[in-house]
Amino acid sequence: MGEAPAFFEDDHLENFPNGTLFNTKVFETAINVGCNKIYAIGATEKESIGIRIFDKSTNEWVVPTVLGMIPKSSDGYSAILVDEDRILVVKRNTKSDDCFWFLEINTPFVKEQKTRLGTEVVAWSKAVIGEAKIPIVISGPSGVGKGTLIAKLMDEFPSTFGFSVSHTTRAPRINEHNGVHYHFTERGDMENDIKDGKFLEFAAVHGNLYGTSVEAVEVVTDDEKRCILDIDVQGARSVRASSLEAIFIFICPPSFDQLEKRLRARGTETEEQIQKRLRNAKAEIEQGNSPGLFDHILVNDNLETCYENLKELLGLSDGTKTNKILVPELVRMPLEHTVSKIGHKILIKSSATDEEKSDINMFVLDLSSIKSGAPGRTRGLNIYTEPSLNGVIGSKMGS
Ligand SMILES: Nc1ncnc2c1ncn2[C@@H]1O[C@H](COP(=O)(O)OP(=O)(O)OP(=O)(O)O)[C@@H](O)[C@H]1O
Ligand SMILES: Nc1nc2c(ncn2[C@@H]2O[C@H](COP(=O)(O)O)[C@@H](O)[C@H]2O)c(=O)[nH]1
Repeated sequence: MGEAPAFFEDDHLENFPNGTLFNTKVFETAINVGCNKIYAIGATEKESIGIRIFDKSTNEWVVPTVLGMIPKSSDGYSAILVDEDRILVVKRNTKSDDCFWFLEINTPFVKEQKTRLGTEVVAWSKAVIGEAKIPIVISGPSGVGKGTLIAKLMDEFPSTFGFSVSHTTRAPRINEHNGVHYHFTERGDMENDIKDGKFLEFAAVHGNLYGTSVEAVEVVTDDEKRCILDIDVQGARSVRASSLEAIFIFICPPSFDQLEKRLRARGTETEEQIQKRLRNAKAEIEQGNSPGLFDHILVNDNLETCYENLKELLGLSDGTKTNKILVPELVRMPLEHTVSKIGHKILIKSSATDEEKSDINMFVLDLSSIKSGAPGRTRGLNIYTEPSLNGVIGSKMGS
């Protein structure tokens, strides 16, 4: 026998204390997390959704630091605890491209930010319906040919891949354009943005600051493309530790001499800079070959061979040049609904009156293949209707 879903109504808030900040008319839904916390969700603050946390151990309301793009307010919200790390928030009367949001309360990213900021932290992550395209992190010492390989990939598969444009404090080279190769920036500005949590990772590399902003990855994934990050080994390590799921590839030179020749032949650095990059290359090659960090190591000896190997491991060798784009069907979540959870499935059932009912009164969200994108996006959510479940909850399915 399957477990019968217990639909909850938003008026379960009545059980919670009515502090000055807490008002059941303002905060529409609240979720108990563990023994000590209640997350109240739904106050409209500057046209976006507000959050308060009630700490049962101190009997106090806490205003958390809220990271990520905050969802715009809607006609109402319902919410359900998905696991100990996140709450799914459903915006009422909103289309499916904007109505499902995860409030991350205890993900590794949020935990890290709590430690860093010393405050309660939550992070919003928009749930994106459809296939999750896992980003690719490419690392390797300066001059090994990362940029050359990425350029070939982007040339051959322009609709499949998008480049994550990093920020850097180094000066542009001839032929480098702001916003295309890098966002060239002042150190002070970049440091402020890092403090504000705008960067997925950053590192001091060869005497300059480099970093991948959350937005740089979002821009690519929102364009339905697979994101490629060209970052150093320290950056790869940070991404590994972040909530961004990715494939990590290390590009190795055939020899140190070859690496030096390539760097010199490129002619973009001064002798002093070349020496610095070569010194750093030794440590990078060592770390790149150490177990656990990279999923694949490719030696870039002959460029064409290395490129073919790269395509092979990305599953692109069969000659397929088009990228399947899943276009999510836009459906509107009913204004009145209840939410419940069975395993990886979230059931959203319309509780509208007979006259208001549309053709579909039951939606199923399948969370089994969700993948964290950049902080700010959770991909791989599937939505469908499932008539067989109607019997279980005893509702009528529209014809
Ligand atoms: N397999 C190869 N054989 C010979 N030369 C190569 C090969 N791959 C790349 N190169 C050349 O080596 C030089 C460095 O390549 P590239 O700029 O792509 O390196 P990179 O790893 O992106 O460096 P950086 O990290 O400094 O940006 C370029 O002039 C490029 O044309
Ligand atoms: N950690 C990061 N490293 C980055 C980023 N963007 C580039 N890089 C790495 O810096 C070096 C030098 O690059 P160059 O363009 O000055 O030659 C190279 O190893 C890149 O991979 C980033 O956003 N984060």
